[in-house]
Amino acid sequence: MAIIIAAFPHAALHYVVYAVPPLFLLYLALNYFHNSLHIFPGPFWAHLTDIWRFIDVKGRRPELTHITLHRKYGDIVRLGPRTLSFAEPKATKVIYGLNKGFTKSEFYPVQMTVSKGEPLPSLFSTLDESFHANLRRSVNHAFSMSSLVQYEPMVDETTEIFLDQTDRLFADGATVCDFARWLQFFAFDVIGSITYSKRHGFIERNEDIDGIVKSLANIFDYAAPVGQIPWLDKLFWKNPIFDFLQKLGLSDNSHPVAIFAKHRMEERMAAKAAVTGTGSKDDLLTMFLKAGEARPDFMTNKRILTMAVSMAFAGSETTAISIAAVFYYILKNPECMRRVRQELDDAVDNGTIVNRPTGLVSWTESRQLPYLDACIKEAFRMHPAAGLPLERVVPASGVEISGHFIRGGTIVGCSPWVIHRRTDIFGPDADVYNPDRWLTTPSDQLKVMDGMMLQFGAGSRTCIGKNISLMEIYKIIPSFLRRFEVQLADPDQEWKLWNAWFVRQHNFKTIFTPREIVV
Ligand code: HEM
Repeated sequence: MAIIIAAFPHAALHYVVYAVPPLFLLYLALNYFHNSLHIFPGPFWAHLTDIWRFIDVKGRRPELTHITLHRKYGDIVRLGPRTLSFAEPKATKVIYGLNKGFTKSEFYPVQMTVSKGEPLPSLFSTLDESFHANLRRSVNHAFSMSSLVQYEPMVDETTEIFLDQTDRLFADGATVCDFARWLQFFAFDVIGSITYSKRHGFIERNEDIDGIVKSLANIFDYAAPVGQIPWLDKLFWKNPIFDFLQKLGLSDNSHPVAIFAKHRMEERMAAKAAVTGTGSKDDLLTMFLKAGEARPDFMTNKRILTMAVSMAFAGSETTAISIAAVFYYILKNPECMRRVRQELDDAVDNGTIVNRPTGLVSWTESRQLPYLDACIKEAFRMHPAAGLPLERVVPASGVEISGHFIRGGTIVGCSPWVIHRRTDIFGPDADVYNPDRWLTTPSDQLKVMDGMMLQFGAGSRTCIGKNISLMEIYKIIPSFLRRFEVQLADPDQEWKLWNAWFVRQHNFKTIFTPREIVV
């Protein structure tokens, strides 16, 4: 201290130098007692600074930390000076309940893309609830069950191409496939297909076209830790200087998905203007354009484009992760694999599934396979794609949650990983993959279990693409198993998880052998 003071002889600076330590202590004390959250247990440093959770998330396995902390401290854990994590079932009903006044936290806009220096709020990332309600109302029809029927042929087409390419590239009983990555290519191409009636081409070329998968992964790698201290985003990505340079056209950090979307939209507009008849396709972009025609004041072209881009952001990795989880768990549990296969073979024999030469199983057919259904649900439970608490901000008036009055402005949330491992809800073996729990649990308790599944979120911000992704999942898994024998390249291998908001899998290596389909 003496050296610093000697270096700055000016009297005012003396005061500054002496003032810094007490001010810093005061800042820590204010953090500690913020909104009276000091009464809740949690790691010591989490009471003082968000740096604790930043470091935890940067370690890429925060979901394990959260499970461990809740087992140690109970239903409420303090994760930061302003942040509480809840594990109590009733808390989920309050936090995500409709019309309770909660809004998403600043974690979400960190994932917002920027175009020409302007952030583009999407259905997923916006904090403005009335904007959200308006947008959701405008596009809801595009995700309804009746619209889904028109997307199924596109999913079928991409699934068939995926199966044929798997056959060509990998299915010789020896070639090792990076299955998690291969499924990412599938999920990205399905989204491209149902959004624009045009695949990106990942499957055909077996490569990350334009680095789309990598650049999306980079965004989530960045957003997960930075979202714990969201103001950092204003320094690193949404920096006003970068924004200004973008506005001047001196820099352009448009995401390749946004560039792809822009081209598709321009093609569509041109086709429409030329009245060629190719302007109208049964895809999501058509539905968004129709929403634009119905409400031109609100659904501007920019919003339509943002909506199309957000399909890839929210719907590709999440779906690929969920499909990979189902395959991994049934491969790790050979008895489950045997039963799924048996159920499939029986269903073909008794006509529940049409015996197509492609091996394709329709969504309607696969929903009649209870054991497959249990395996998929159990994979969702063990490995929900979202690996962090789904953060919300308590409305200004404050709210009672889990028997405590929580003041306005506090960030609260439940992690699907924590809730899905509750032994009082899912049984004493909640840490184990056991599809039978979905088949043998009494119906009352089954209802409770279903109500506590958070893989698609909950409340007004629940996943709008849920049915699209279920259609993909319930189609690709049985179809793939009809076409191929699947083995782990090394049966003792464990996958490696990487939680970057969505919990990606690495080191999931498989070998495929073709199965004969006798029609
Ligand atoms: C298995 C696959 C999927 C999983 C696990 C999943 C999971 C989720 C979760 C957990 C949320 C809520 C996030 C939160 O509250 O913080 C969400 C929201 C959302 N999802 Fe999905 N999702 C999947 C597939 C899709 C697909 C295929 C699409 C688009 C076609 C999509 C589009 C969206 C959108 C736009 C939102 C924001 C909804 C809103 O705030 O109104 N998702 N998803």
